[in-house]
Amino acid sequence: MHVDVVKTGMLPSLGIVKVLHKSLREYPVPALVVDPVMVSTSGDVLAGPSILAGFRNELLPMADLVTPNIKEASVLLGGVQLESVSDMRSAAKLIHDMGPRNVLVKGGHLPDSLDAIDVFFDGESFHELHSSRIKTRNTHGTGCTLASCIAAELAKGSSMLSAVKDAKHFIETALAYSRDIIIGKGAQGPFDHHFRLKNGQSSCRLDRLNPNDLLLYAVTDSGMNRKWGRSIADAVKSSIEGGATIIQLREKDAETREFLEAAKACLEICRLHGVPLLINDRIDVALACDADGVHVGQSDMPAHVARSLLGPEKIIGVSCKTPEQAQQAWIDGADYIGSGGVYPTNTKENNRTIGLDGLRTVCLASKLPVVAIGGIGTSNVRAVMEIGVPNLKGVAVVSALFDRECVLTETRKLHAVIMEATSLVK
Ligand SMILES: Cc1ncc(COP(=O)(O)OP(=O)(O)O)c(N)n1
Ligand SMILES: Cc1ncsc1CCOP(=O)(O)O
Ligand SMILES: [Mg+2]
Repeated sequence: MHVDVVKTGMLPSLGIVKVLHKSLREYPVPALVVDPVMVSTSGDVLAGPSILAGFRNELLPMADLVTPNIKEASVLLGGVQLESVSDMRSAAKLIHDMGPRNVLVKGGHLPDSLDAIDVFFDGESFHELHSSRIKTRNTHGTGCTLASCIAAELAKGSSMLSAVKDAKHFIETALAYSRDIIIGKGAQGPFDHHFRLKNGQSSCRLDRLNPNDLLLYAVTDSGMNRKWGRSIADAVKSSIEGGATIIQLREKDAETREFLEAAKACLEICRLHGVPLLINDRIDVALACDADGVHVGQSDMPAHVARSLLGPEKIIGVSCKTPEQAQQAWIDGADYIGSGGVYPTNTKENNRTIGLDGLRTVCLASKLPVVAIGGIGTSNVRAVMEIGVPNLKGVAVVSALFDRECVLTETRKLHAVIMEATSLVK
């Protein structure tokens, strides 16, 4: 049988670590995920010094990914205390020096953190992965499930970062779904791994789009990128490296063939980074390149028609300026709403500005997550993120990223301001 991925769980003796090491040398696999199960939730160290040495010397150098939680990272590093995201970054780097290709330090136990923050390090770049912290007793087995889910996504062909992001989203959604289930009498209960099978359409919605991906939504404009002498793919790559969390190709004046080729190139980059890629207006192009979804406006193809063409797995965003449009978008099977122009913009002609009040009204009427758009940049993004409605998940930006000389620098700057603003909101 051909094995695509091996994932390890608790390894209770040095003998077993050695057998595993020998077998993996004899029968190499395309990917090895090591979940270094060493510390129980109650804090007991489950692995003695000899097993620890086995992990460090034999397994970690072979691993494509190791997934310690904070306590396990601390044990691997000889007992150093990890109390902040910055400590987690340093730990990820030190563990990476032990040999694994990628490290995911899980911050679920991080004190004083409102989000569940994990730090991913691939030897070159760090990624902070945020998800909401779900208040529930049913957290038993989350680490094991996360590593298993990553392994499964890798076996399906995902890149490492993309697999990690998908797995984290699966855990967040499963925990939210299982929040109030009561099974057993322990302090912790298990969560429901099968929620996807039970919850019909609404879980599909949660599944297609991770609302946190709307945080910094980069929308391209070929005119702007041409003006600055770069390809669409180069612009997309730089924006992702700067922190963009989702991309939309909005190529109003591109020939269909040219658009399709650019979309394919961008999709490759996006998949590598685990960032969704949507196509503006053109359902045909989205289908032809197998993009992650589309964004449509009130005068484009209706969202319910787009849904029937694209099927249940693709993301659909709809532009809405009014509560009625927001309600219709939900009925039509959309996944998120783009609402604006919040401020005046030169990027879209004759676009009515709705202001912060209009944005708030749409958010309050929407069952879907919302991304704000229109005239947004570093000088006003804080005011947008601070309007105080929980379903406003981020900002979509064209000129502040792409009508600039250096997309990477501008995206980094905007990302930093958004992160600061969202931490203040919480
Ligand atoms: C995220 C996001 N929100 C709104 C829009 C605007 O879409 P639409 O109203 O269809 O206008 P065009 O972009 O097609 O000119 C968007 N593109 N993205
Ligand atoms: C496409 C779109 N829809 C509403 S405003 C807008 C343009 C946003 O561009 P910019 O970020 O340059 O103002
Ligand atoms: Mg449109």
